[in-house]
Amino acid sequence: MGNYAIETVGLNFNFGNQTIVKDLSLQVPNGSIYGFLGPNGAGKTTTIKILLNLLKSPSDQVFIFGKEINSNRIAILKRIGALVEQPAIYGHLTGKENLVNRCILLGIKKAKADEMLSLVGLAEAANKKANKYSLGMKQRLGIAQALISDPELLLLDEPTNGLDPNGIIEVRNLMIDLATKHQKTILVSSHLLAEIERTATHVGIINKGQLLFQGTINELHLLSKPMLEIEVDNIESASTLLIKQGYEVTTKTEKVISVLFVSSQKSGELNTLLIQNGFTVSSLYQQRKDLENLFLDITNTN
Ligand SMILES: Nc1ncnc2c1ncn2[C@@H]1O[C@H](COP(=O)(O)OP(=O)(O)OP(=O)(O)O)[C@@H](O)[C@H]1O
Repeated sequence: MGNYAIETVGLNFNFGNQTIVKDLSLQVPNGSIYGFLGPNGAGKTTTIKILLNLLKSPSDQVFIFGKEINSNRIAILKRIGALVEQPAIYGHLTGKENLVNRCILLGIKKAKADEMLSLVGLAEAANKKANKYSLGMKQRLGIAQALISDPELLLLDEPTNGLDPNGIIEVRNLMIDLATKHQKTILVSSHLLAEIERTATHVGIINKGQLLFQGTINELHLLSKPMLEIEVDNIESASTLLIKQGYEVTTKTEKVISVLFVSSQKSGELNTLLIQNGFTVSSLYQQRKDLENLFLDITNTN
């Protein structure tokens, strides 16, 4: 378990007689940005609360930093920062005052407040009242609060929810900085694959409390089979010719025929075949199913 900041082993969790998390085995590598993806109601927040021991897991199913959570609660929680739902910010205090309060509460030296404001890019807004902050700034202040005790692991539940495009970019860049320059491990939940795709190194996809995919972003990409898209005149007869020659035509629109991509050489041969038979090929390109569609496939078919 040494390589994982978080490991759950067949985790199960019920609210009453409703199963919310089922046989969930997460493996979050140290130093990764782990995108925890799933549609609304999939069980992401519940899982994050379990990882924070806010909801109690059965023993020997949740390990953080290699240690069982229920029997090492305090020692583990000292090393985790979290932002779950709304950040707890006092609007009538400045950003800096909010952080200084947190320092006093945790017995950390107050200088840490300035350090964290710079880290999340709020140094210039340090003395502005938090209720004058944009949503993105509030979210970054929330992340600064979570970071103040210098945790190794950050759990962020939908941190870009409700943010405008600028706010999303701010939070996204901050996560990348924290992982690459400050060696934090980050688990970030989202229901939007496009959001996760831009930051995460690893992905876990859940639906109805069950893990449907877990791996690196590249492994997720590999799941989507590459296609060869051919723009050609006279689609119907071109398609008939290709099928006759043994090509697997998967879809056909008014302008484009899609066949499974095999190799560059095969694509060249296909091009020659069409041209020799009098067709005009205006374009030939390799395309992967985009991840958004793949995500929908994965979550719909299960
Ligand atoms: N305290 C609770 N008591 C009973 N059921 C709950 C409770 N909290 C959550 N649930 C149920 O657990 C399921 C998973 O909810 P959860 O909030 O973990 O999902 P989520 O993936 O975070 O979704 P969202 O993005 O909508 O927050 C939902 O069906 C929800 O209604």
